[in-house]
Amino acid sequence: MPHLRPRTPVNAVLLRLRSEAIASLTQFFAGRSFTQTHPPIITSSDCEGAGEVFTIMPANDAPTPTDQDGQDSFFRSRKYLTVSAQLHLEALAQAVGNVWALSPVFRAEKSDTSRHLSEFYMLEAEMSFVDDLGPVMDLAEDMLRSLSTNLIESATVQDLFYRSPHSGSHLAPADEVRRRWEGLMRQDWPRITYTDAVALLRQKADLFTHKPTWGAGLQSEHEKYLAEYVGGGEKPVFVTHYPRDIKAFYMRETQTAGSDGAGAVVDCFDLLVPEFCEIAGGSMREHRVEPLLSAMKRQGILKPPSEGAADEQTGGTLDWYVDLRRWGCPPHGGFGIGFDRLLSYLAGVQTIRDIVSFPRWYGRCDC
Ligand SMILES: NC(=O)C[C@H](N)C(=O)O
Repeated sequence: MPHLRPRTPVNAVLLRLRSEAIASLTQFFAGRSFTQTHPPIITSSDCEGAGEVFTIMPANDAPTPTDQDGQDSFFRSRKYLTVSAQLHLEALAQAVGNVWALSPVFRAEKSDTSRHLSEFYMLEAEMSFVDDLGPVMDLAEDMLRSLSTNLIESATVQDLFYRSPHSGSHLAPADEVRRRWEGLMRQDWPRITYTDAVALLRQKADLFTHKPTWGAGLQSEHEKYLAEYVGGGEKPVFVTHYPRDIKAFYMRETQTAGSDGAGAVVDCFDLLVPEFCEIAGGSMREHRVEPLLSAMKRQGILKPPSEGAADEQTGGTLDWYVDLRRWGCPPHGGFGIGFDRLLSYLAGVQTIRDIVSFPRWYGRCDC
């Protein structure tokens, strides 16, 4: 009964937590002169690579069998609900410098888990004129430290700690929730490369159902171990420089000798928190035209130019994104953090559906 659920005391606390977190984050970014922006919800590309997309169309526009590309439709080609504001934030960062946004994103993943929603809020920041990943990770770390430090003594968070042991509220125990807040307040979060992480995991291969293998994504059992071992179960851990071939096309390839082959990695990070695993991800973005087009071709986002076509390769539906690089584009990078996932972690709710007033997930969109 999502329409009545907000009236229960625990849900009222969760609504206040959300509101205070937004106020604190707004203050944080304003203090660093980041411009808050409103990226679009309707997008022209499904190529971000972050998950499955929803297509949109007017209710009385039934698709016709002949209109494969949606050319007869409202926007004259197929359009989608955004899966991430990143690409548009990059465009804005090239206009006004550092930017951020807290906006809804939509993913049509058919997962019925405690961690997935079809509609959620994502907080994304993009920094202009940064050459490497360090400052981007520093920003994510400072932001979360500032949020937890600002709010921990607030009446709302104290209320949350007070309610945790009085179960029936389905919250994690208060000392566990308090540990999470204090973990984010700690200084100097460890940073480990993916390659070193896999080497570490391989030494403990017996502990895992999935064998840790270089070139494959980290399973949640691996991430849990890293948060526990590298972060001491308290501090969040940055895992950096994942293999190029399992990451999105826009990530900049790391400049290391011989990085053009199978061992290539990209300048990216995932942020893992104890128990919960991945909570944020970010990267340096490829800011040069040719390497970007090569990555898009490699990942099958661009088809090779057809015979007789003009020589110059364009970026297809993402040509506008490639074009940003043609008109002057400084090195830049940024990150995204699932805002509802972050609040779930800080509130100690059992499932992400409990942190959202009107949750939508595969098979459910009640009111
Ligand atoms: N802004 C970001 O870096 C987030 C990234 N685009 C994602 O969807 O995970």
